[in-house]
Amino acid sequence: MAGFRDRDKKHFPLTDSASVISLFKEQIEGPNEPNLALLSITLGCIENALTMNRAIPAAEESALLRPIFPVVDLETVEALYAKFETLVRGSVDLTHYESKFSSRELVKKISDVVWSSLSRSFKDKAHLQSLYSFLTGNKLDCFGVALGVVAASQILGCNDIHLALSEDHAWVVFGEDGTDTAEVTWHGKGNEDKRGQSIALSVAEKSWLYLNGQPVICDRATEVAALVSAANPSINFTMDSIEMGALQQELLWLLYDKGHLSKYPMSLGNLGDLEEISPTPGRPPPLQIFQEAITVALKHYNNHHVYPYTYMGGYLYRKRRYKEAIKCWAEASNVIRKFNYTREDEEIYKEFLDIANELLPNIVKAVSLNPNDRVQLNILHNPEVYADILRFYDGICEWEEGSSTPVLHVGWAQNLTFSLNKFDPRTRAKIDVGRDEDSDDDSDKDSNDENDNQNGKLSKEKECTEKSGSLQRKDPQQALSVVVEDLKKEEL
Ligand SMILES: CC1(C)CN=C(N2CCN(c3ncnc4sc(CCF)cc34)CC2)S1
Repeated sequence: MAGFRDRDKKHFPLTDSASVISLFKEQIEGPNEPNLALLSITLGCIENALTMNRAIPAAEESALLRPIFPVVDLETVEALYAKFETLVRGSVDLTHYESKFSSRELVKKISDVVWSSLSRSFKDKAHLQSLYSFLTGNKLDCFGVALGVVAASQILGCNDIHLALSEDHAWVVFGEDGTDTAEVTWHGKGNEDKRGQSIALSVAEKSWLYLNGQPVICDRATEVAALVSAANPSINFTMDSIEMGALQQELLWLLYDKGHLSKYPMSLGNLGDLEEISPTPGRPPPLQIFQEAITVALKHYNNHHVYPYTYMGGYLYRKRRYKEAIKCWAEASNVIRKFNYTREDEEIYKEFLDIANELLPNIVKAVSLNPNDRVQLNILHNPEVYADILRFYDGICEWEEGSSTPVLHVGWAQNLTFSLNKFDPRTRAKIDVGRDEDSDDDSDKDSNDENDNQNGKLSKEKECTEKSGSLQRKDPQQALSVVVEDLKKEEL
């Protein structure tokens, strides 16, 4: 049973990041499990002090020099913790729930306790992810509600209730073998919440939102990693709190060293981004951290996560390493093609739209603008890059195949032709996409052809051929098997 113990109290008042690190370190090292409510309140309190109302009036020069790490008093945190504990214990009468393991009814009841305390104001602002926000403003974002439910469960001693995370949603697992699932929060805009329902129904849609049954299932330490990862150092659209970013970075390294990020690709991506902003001496470079996230996704999630590739692709793009960035985006597309697009997948749709309609055209423009740059120019003469762009689009075509909602529209086609036409015709002639007639492609979308044809999906080859001209699949294992002929000879 979590509780605010004396061993927790000795760290207060927290006066600098070192004292926060030592609180988290002791909580994670045990012997008791980390107290999620205590840590979420504490980190939320610091984030609030470092990011809210920080616009420094020009007149107050001294404001720039003022030490701003907030002092976090024991009284403040204790009062908020007591408020949360009173709310949770006062609302849930455990005598109504006799079973050793939690029931769906209990999970729904705990979700209702958090849900009914929320104010109606809009919920997609920043800094609404912690119990500090919940207890001082009755506001939580989608993730924050899920974390609040798990923190409340811990206070009630329901140690079988854990957080489950996809790339854009959160829910809980519970029960004897931890495989029962329940929605506990809402998702997106204008969608009725499905709180209390099991996830199985949604997974069946093969939507990216539920990662086709490959979410991150948390234990208490991974739940700490989630609340740390969800911290938001931004002050406004253009400024971040350096102190908050540094604290988040140190906490993520603490969790990393203890192995609590080892199955959580997005937290590794967050760490890689923080290392790009402010490299920690002696720590691996961002690219190695992003690669580790990809390796985790391959090893533990059957390569069903998209973000590890777009974290790395975004980094390489910012470093103007365009050829490698495009390779990452082709790999991201190789993941999304395994899903069917549904209306709740908007976030990843926007991600691919940005790559196709902003980033790729920017690259193509940039490299054709300064032809003297030998390194960049050869992109437009490099059949592998051209093939990766084709793979990128082919994966999006396959994503759309069999989906209830269309993905592509004419804007995509305009950008596609803009990007492809910039490539030298001889380069385009150098790739072989397996045009032989007898290739018989069977679906590799984790379903067999009968299903595809049943739900109106033509054989992949036919539909893709229709959609993208002469692209035919040669090898069922790949959306697009591209054999680069001359490139190999040139490189020899
Ligand atoms: C490559 C990117 C566009 C950069 N940032 C990205 N994200 C920022 C951090 N994100 C996250 N980071 C850690 N944990 C989680 S759990 C979750 C689903 C809602 F609960 C999101 C998310 C979401 C993804 S993906």
